[in-house]
Amino acid sequence: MTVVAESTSTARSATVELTGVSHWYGNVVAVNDITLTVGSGVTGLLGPNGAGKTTVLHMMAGFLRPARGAVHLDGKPTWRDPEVYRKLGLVTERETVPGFLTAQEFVLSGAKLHGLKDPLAATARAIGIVELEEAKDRRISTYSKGMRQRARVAAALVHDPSVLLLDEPFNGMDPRQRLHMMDLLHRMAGEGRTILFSSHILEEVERLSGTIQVIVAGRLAASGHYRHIRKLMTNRPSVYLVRSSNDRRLGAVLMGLDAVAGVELEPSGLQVRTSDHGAFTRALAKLARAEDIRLTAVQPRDESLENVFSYLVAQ
Ligand SMILES: Nc1ncnc2c1ncn2[C@@H]1O[C@H](COP(=O)(O)OP(=O)(O)OP(=O)(O)O)[C@@H](O)[C@H]1O
Repeated sequence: MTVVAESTSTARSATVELTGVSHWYGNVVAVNDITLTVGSGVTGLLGPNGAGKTTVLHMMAGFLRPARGAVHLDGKPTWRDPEVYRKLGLVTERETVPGFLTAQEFVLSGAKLHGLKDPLAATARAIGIVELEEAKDRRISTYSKGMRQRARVAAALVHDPSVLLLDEPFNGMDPRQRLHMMDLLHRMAGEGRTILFSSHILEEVERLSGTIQVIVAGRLAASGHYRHIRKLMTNRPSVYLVRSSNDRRLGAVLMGLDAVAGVELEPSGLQVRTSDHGAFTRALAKLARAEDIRLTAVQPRDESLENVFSYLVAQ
């Protein structure tokens, strides 16, 4: 079946473009003046909960009209354009799969809704891509989380779209299911499709995509290759709690390091502020050895994702 899938695929690369896009719900500004372009390959849309990722994806899919600005797919506005719907598939965040249907029935109903010429062949192709052939005649209620998610991807792919948008596709998956889904997204990108998926977990995005768009509080906070984003995040000022066999002595020598912006001696240990976390952690171990001080704990104090993201926004 996979062979059929490959030979009949007509997907080509497509570009989705947001220009000065804003959206609000009542008084809540969900998306604030975002301009970005997503092309073929896998792109990660990264941001903490409530950042506006879902709103962006829904505007891209043409389900939501931007209050300001414009969303274009290959130069055409996406809002309420059936032509656009034919080129684009969306896998929503909420799992709305009817458990009483089989994957075959579920995907076939999508093929019929799209008015495809040969819905059965399109269904076989989509089920082949997500590798659900063996389970396709079983009710979806008997599937694992990962299988249900793949059935949803198959339904979003049934019309062979050039663009696939996925909202938090890895949520609730175990590591094996994640790997399977990552492999699937890579394969689809390899066919030239434009794949955009949202996530609030940096590692997820890092493993899957070269390009990352970071959204924080409705704004585009950073954009580019994941190495660039990672560097921005790791080079940010951060605070560590350090415990050792001689905190007072260690504090005094740490003050002499260029990478250290401040040291405070607290009952729980040393609180060290650093402007370069890589240089600091490397120097710390060396210094402790040289001074014959035993390190018992080195803990980042501000590693929450929200802190990392807020730092990016302030840049
Ligand atoms: N229908 C709605 N009515 C009112 N406010 C909304 C609505 N949908 C989203 N919001 C608000 O808009 C902001 C952005 O929400 P959105 O769902 O786009 O973010 P998100 O990054 O996808 O977050 P999550 O991962 O938690 O879904 C949030 O503050 C959210 O509370």
